[in-house]
Amino acid sequence: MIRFEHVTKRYPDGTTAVDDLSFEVAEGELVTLVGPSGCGKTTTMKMVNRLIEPSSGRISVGGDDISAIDPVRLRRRIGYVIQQVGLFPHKTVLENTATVPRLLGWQRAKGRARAAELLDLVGLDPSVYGDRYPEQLSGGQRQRVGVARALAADPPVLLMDEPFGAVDPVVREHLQNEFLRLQSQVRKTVLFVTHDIEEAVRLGDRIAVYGQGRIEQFDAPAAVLGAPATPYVADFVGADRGLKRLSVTPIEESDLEQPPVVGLDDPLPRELDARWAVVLDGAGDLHGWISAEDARAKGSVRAYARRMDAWLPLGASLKQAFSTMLQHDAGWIAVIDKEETGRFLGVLTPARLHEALRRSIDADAQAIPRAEVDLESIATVADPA
Ligand SMILES: Nc1ncnc2c1ncn2[C@@H]1O[C@H](COP(=O)(O)OP(=O)(O)OP(=O)(O)O)[C@@H](O)[C@H]1O
Repeated sequence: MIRFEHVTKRYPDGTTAVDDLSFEVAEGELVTLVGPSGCGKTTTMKMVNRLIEPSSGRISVGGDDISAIDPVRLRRRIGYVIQQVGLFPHKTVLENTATVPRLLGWQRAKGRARAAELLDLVGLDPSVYGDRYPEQLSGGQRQRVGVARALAADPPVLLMDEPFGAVDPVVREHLQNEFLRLQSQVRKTVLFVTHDIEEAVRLGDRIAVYGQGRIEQFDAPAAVLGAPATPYVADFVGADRGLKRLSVTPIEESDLEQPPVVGLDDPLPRELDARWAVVLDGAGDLHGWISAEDARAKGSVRAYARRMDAWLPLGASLKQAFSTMLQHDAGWIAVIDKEETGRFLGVLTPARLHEALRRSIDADAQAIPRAEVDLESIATVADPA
């Protein structure tokens, strides 16, 4: 979908910002470009919408060589979100969001309807925020408007340059989660620049780790963490990459333990051969839990069942599991099949969490995922100089 072939950018002062870069972002894929300041990430991105022209090489979008497309027309096909969102201060949130549809000549009513839909999608109620001006929003809300605006004309391609860089870490994680949910619905082809390896790992289907003007490794997040291609990449992802793996390793059904289970409408069992039991309703859905002490009382399970706060759906990351345990001060968390149905599958304990992490590290030690990589499309690390 976005293809770089031997692209080099040399600035007039002789700086080579990007050096013979070749890679591809598949349709619907989110690729993060990550690397230290000055390594050429922004230059790479700005060449895609022709804010910067390459010195040599070819870039195509959707199969079309972009050097043959008028830059203004090209940019209307490509959503662009930057750190300083650049909202028009004198226009309302709704007008800001409808900017590109208006430029594309959409009817005013259609543009505004689309803008309202998009604001809703990024979690801003248009009836509350639509008529506000940018200065009446928080930093995180402004970033959301930026994302909504970039999506308003439904471009197939989205360029995002440190879009969540200017907000605090808590809001940032929230925006990342929202963006992932949004992306699973809209499936744009996304190039996402960040200098934060955690963000790159959380968001990217694949990650391009930049050295000076070159890609050192282009791989799935688990592979970058588990099998760094060079000492540079190992250094960049950091010594705590075991911890970072938590965020890319999903909870699997085989990780779960089966604790004692009681039915919501059963009488209390009196004896439990564990310190607690999970309470399920008639449909097998998670209701809550009782302690061994509760179980010894007389009466029904329903009268003693406590609410279960610490739960996650299957496929959530081990990091979410760990953080849910900490947040609820829980020694275990319940895992259900999907948020909508709530069928109980088992519980994850710290010991099982540790085993799951080991499993994922061992799999990578055998370098399994890296075999999947399309070597054709990658600028390799080897530098003969
Ligand atoms: N107009 C310019 N003229 C000369 N050199 C430039 C110009 N713009 C960028 N550079 C240089 O090109 C290199 C790559 O810059 P670029 O902005 O692409 O890096 P980056 O990885 O996005 O960095 P950051 O994370 O700090 O934004 C840097 O050495 C930078 O100083």
